[in-house]
Amino acid sequence: MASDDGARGVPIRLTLLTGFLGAGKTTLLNRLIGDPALGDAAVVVNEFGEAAIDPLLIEAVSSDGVISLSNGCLCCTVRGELVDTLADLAAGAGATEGRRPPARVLVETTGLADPGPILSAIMAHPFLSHAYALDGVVTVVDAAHGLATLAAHEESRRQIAVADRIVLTKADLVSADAVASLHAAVRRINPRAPIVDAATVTGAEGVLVGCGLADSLSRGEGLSNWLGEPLRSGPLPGGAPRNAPRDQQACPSEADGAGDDCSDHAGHRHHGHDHDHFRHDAIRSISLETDRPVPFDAIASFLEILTETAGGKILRMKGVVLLAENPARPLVIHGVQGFMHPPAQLPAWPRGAAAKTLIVLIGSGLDERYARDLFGAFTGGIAPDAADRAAIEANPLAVPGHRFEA
Ligand SMILES: Nc1nc2c(ncn2[C@@H]2O[C@H](COP(=O)(O)OP(=O)(O)OP(=O)(O)O)[C@@H](O)[C@H]2O)c(=O)[nH]1
Repeated sequence: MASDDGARGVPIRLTLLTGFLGAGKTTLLNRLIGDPALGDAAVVVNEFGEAAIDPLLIEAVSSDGVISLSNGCLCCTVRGELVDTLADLAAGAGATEGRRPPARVLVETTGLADPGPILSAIMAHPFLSHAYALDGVVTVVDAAHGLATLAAHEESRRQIAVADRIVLTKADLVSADAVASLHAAVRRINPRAPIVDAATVTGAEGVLVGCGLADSLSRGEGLSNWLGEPLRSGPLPGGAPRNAPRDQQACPSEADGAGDDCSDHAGHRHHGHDHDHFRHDAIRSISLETDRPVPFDAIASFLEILTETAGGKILRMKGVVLLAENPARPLVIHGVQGFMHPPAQLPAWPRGAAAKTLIVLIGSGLDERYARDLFGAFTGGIAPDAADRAAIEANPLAVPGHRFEA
């Protein structure tokens, strides 16, 4: 069964299913793929090894089958293949010639994938950014190995940081205390995403589908479920608690360079606790808010300068803006790394939502003071010792931490 939506120009919903090696991604997908909510979904599975095993394990096959991208990782070596595959699916061409586009595409990443470059490749693409709407990033976390994995692997922390939903697997294998410790560690990295116990999952809705803003609104959840609660700021240590056993603690900091794109996993010795290209800058969540209406060009300039100067450190950005020109209709912004999804306006403020600008940044090595000063400069909430908008536009050096490249 193919979708009429694609033919009508409705964006295809995209779910990115991620989680560390062996966390239980394929098991979850297999359990849920027969759900009617995934009835018109194409599944793209990426495996690192040459022999693609996972597609063989996914039993129920959708109308487009299970498309396998193997021999590389989506966030680096086979990113182009993913882009081509998504473009083919949206055009009803290529491997799926003659079909209409599916209503939904589910992409299962490798366990080592950094979701950021995958999402930004889609958002930066002139066709895909319109053809697809991100429903959500679903991150599977293994309760049996989660703490140790979090402590040792930056990929795992990034997968959790950008998640819209976290599904905890293998809780049946460990004590309730161990599950609670993992829960707390996950919360420190991502204070917003709902955490679902895989054992309680009975359907795809709210787990693999329905994580996006439109679904949140249609369920009457307002903005808070999409933006996430609690909306607090602060450093979110990327590893296990400080009093965790030594083998569960984060490594000492390495050289700065957060936001580096991943180029190839082959040179990384993940199992040797030596992961050269992922840095250990703390992942933190920063909430920027103001109830002053903000002119569109001010928010556009803020986002432009922020992404130009710190885009590589921003893993994810979501927000709503109280526009000076049209305060009754919130502007929704949504970005990954340096790329912003085309902004959209809601017809009205959802019931129960305060009419105010609220932007959540999730960053790795992101300077909170810099982000706040820049936001204040463009939205009128200027700190006494900070530059205002005119000063920054005249001279970006006026923003603390902003440096022009020679
Ligand atoms: N006990 C238990 N085992 C689970 C659970 N979820 C997954 N597993 C097992 O964990 C193993 C790995 O599961 P997969 O679904 O293949 O994990 P994956 O994340 O797809 O693995 P990769 O694709 O290799 O990264 C399998 O043996 C599963 O049966 C769970 O909730 N409880």
